[in-house]
Amino acid sequence: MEDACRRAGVGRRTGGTGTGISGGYRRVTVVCQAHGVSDFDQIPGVSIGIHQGLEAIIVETPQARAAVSLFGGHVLSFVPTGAVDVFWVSPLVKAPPTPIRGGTPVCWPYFGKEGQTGDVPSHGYARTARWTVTGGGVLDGGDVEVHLAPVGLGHLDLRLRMTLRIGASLEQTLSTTNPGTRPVRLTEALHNYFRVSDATAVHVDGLAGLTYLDKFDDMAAHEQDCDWRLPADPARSDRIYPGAGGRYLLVDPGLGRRIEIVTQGARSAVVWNPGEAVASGMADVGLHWRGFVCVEAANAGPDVVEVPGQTTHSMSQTITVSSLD
Ligand SMILES: O=P(O)(O)OC[C@H]1O[C@H](O)[C@H](O)[C@@H](O)[C@@H]1O
Repeated sequence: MEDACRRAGVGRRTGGTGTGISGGYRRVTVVCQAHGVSDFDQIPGVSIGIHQGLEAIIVETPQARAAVSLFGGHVLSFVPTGAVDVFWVSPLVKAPPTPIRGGTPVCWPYFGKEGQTGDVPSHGYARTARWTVTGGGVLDGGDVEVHLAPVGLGHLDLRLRMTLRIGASLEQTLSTTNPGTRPVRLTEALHNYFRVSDATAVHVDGLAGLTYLDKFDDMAAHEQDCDWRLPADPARSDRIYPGAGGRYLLVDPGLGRRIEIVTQGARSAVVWNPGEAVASGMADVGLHWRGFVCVEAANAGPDVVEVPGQTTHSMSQTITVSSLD
């Protein structure tokens, strides 16, 4: 069974794909200033600190601790009490304005460069924007909610807000508002880098039976016959699963835990690990590629979202850790 699934993880090619993705974003220079500081320290349990060398707001609740960088509105860390960090941040992470390699990059208002022309940044503008805390507070039961928004993206025709709820679970919601009158199309992702014992020794439930588009095979469509596992040779994965079910379990026997990802408003899942050869060419991954698997909540590939004028579209994920014991 193990061998069958591992073989199936390589995938059966089922045909080509046409990904009619939104385009038309202009090249924009986003000025990445130092971290903006608002009055977030008025929220009980929220302070400023450092996580893995990166300036961050630190959120402490009775059930968890989290770190969020205001460069990118980027969750860096989520540690339920007594647990190992859910997220991986590269030991080779670069300073801003290089996008942070790890945690949860916010990919918005497009994923990758799908459909984009010209010299635009990979994964859009939000992950290299400066963000500010716009509100928040302590909820009944002690969870802390933090509201954030990017600064300096007013030239785009969509507006973004993010809500984080930190407690036993991490809830993260991206809300995209179209303030205009004409529909606007977007793709997006919460690009989670989950910390794992070894990317070659974990699996992801919740994807079997789906078709995926393989970026390592010119976006050809393949069938995912069994749970996702990193293929044996070459050991790498860059897959978009359109029309995915919205509940995925990253099972890690080495760390003795499963990470549950439940999504809403996210029609796609993406599973990425570059593997050894590609990682060797990435200055901020290198030899550390085994330490993470990205399981991403997304609207990507053909799952383009059209936001009518004067409406708001939301995409959210809830991440919960449990022991395999
Ligand atoms: O290097 P980045 O721009 O951060 O992108 C890292 C990765 O993100 C996603 O998972 C994409 O599917 C990959 O194709 C891409 O390589």
